[in-house]
Amino acid sequence: MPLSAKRKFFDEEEYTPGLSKAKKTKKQVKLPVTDNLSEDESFSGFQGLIPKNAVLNITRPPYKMAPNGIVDYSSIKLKNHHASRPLWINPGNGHIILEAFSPFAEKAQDFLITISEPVSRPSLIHEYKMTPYSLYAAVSVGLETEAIIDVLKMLSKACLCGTEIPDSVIEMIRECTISYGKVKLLLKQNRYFVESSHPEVLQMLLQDPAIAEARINSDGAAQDTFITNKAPTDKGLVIPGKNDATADTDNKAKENNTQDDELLFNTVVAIDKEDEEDEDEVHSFEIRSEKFENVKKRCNELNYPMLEEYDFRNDATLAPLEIDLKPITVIRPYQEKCLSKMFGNGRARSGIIVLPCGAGKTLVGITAACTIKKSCLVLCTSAVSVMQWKQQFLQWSNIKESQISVFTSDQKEKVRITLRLVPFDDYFSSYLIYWLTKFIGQSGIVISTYSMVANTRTRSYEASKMMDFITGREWGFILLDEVHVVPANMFRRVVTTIAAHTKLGLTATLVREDDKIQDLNFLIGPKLYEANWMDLASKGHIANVQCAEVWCDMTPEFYAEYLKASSRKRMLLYAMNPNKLQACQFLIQYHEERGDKVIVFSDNVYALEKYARLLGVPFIHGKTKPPERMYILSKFQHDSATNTIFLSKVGDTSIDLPEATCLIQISSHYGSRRQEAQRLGRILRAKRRNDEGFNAFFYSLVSRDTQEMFYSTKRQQFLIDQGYAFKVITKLEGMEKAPNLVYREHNEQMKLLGEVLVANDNAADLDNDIEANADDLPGTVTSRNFNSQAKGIVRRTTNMKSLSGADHMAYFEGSGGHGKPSGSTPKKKAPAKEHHPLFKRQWMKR
Ligand SMILES: Nc1ncnc2c1ncn2[C@@H]1O[C@H](COP(=O)(O)OP(=O)(O)OP(=O)(O)O)[C@@H](O)[C@H]1O
Repeated sequence: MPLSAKRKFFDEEEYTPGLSKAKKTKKQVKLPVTDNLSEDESFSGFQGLIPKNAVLNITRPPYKMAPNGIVDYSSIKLKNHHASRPLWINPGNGHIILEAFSPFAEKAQDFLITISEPVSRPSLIHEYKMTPYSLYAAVSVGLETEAIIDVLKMLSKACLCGTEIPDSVIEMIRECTISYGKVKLLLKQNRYFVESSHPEVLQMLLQDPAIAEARINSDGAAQDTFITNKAPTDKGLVIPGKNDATADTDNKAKENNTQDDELLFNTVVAIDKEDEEDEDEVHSFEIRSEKFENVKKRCNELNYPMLEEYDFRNDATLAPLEIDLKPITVIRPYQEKCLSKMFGNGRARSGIIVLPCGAGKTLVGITAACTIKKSCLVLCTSAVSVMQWKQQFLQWSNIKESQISVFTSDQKEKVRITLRLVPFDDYFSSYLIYWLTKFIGQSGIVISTYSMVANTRTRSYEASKMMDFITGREWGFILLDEVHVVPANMFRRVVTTIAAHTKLGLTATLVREDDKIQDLNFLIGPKLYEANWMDLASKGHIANVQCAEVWCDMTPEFYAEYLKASSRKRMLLYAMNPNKLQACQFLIQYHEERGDKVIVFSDNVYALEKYARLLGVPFIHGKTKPPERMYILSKFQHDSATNTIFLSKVGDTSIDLPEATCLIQISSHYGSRRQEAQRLGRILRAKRRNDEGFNAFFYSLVSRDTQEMFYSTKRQQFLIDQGYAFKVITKLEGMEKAPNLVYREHNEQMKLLGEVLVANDNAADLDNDIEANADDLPGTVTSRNFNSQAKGIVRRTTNMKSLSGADHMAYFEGSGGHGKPSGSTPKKKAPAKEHHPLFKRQWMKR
């Protein structure tokens, strides 16, 4: 096939009108109904859809509404220099719309990501929304209420009702920031202090008997006398791995900004610097260390949640850890940005960092450990990740292997086998295993899994000794990998049983199909930084990806059986659709010819084995033994004859294959947005990403007119919100003429259908033989709750309640009836018990 012809199908795919996903990439902006507007008023200019029953909170809206719900914003007055001001705030739902093409967009984005959650970030227009959580995060990194309002005012292009931002938005900012971030729990030289730059807040807190009782007042000072110190700064703090040259490269994108532009922008957001200089004193009082949990709880109840900071530079009580980045290790500008948010005032803040898959979260964690230089505990979701973390610590830092201890069941077994120790236990061998697994010396690193640490069921002798070792000491730093997947109760156990001075959560997708994501804010800390996927792709840190959904018609016989089958059998029928098999084979051939390395993902093991054997390609699933896995992965990496492998969900995370440039998904785990993003992550790290014009390819093959299409749409939502556009391909150019495609003949298809129909119902099972199966959390869309989900999904109308953050986090898709059996009536959720009082209040407003 000539190259030009090969390219064709990607550029000239057929679209089915009204169904194309590509058209859905841009979210519709919904606005509230206005008062006093006649149905026939004309409209023009910027238009949005208005839900008819929405509530209006703005008294004199400057816009008109047409009967079809379209709004005319042409009467909004614009400010001077409005072209240079990149924001507009939707008065209806408080969402912030950013012109991503503005010369100041990058700076504005930095600010917006600090105060709000990204809702959708396609290439030209971004949408953000403020929530109590995002504002909590903003205050925690030092932004003050008035600074937030002032910067928004300055960046906003509109004069709305005489003000730049709607009153209701200002009110929400004030309400959510009035008490947040005002109080810190500071750990300094192993002593706990309650610290604030507002002495009146400390006085108010001391009115509470529990807090007053916890205070250490050794010199008998009056209750309103506090220890006053200079506000902390990052002076003298060195974050290793920084390289000015890389910062310069990153700044190339900004070279287009003329000096005039910069000047103008600085007059717009000059507030940043002034603010830093303002805060020069902090006040504190000491509390008894045994009472700090109590004080934290009381402050939470009083609506003054405490931010946790660790003054590691002045901590002489924890033994130092000799660790530094190797001189050749250079961190990237966005990695540096994450770390500067964490160490912004010279102390270590607890919180969460969100970076795309393959963007190097591991190195961010390692650099943080090298900055704090105290004992560190790393928790991961699987034993494979544990080994990768160890390998990465050794690769990037100068830590000695003897100072890293790996605590997994596999590891215990390895030691046992290496030393030829008898299984089931004699005391001596267990003790030996324990000694060999723990690190040597006063300080070190332990890497383990959440389940090893949080598991309270009976432990083996060496495991309980190891747990005593972990819980019996203080850790300077705890690193929580893939924070979003771990159930809140498991976290709570980890956080309450392990004494860690700083907690850092790492994730690519702060998204879950249930509503537990908010709990992380209080269990770990606020979100410190979230990178923009498209931005990193445009700078070559992750690959550019072309995403496509390929619609494969079901053959008439498969479809007839599909309509009659049980829901489990249906899954097998749409996975084994012969047309899908052919499309998969065709795409593999096409991409192998181009020189790509292809990963085919299938969660369904029956389909995985069948496809792979048919095409003569190696495969890995949960039951594949580690040596065989390693052999297959290594062949894929180094052997030019092995250009395709099939993986089940074991390959979703923790597999670092920079050779892979094309991904084909033939069967997936229902509607999991997280899984889709993590799979995409396998090709984002493509080695060839910096080759000119290079694109990686991500295909999702779906059987047309089946449930799979619903799941597929839901799965893509997170990536669409990150700016990825899924093209819909209904016909693969050249496929009819491609030679050697399987199941061309009708009798072959019928034979396959027979096999599928007689297959055991368990053949529809997904690969569950792995440690972390996070998507089986309540709320995930599965075949079990598909019907209730489908019914429960509503086009959400937005009203002023969402301003108060009564909505879920930015990525949450509201739908009733999560996890309810099919046909049940979706009920409104009760607030989770663990919510902070203010959040609970906001929640109740829904
Ligand atoms: N500063 C850097 N310099 C060079 N290579 C880097 C840097 N940061 C990360 N990498 C490389 O990028 C790749 C991806 O890193 P890593 O596995 O940490 O990503 P991740 O964000 O944890 O991805 P995932 O969420 O998919 O696990 C690795 O091969 C890593 O070595």
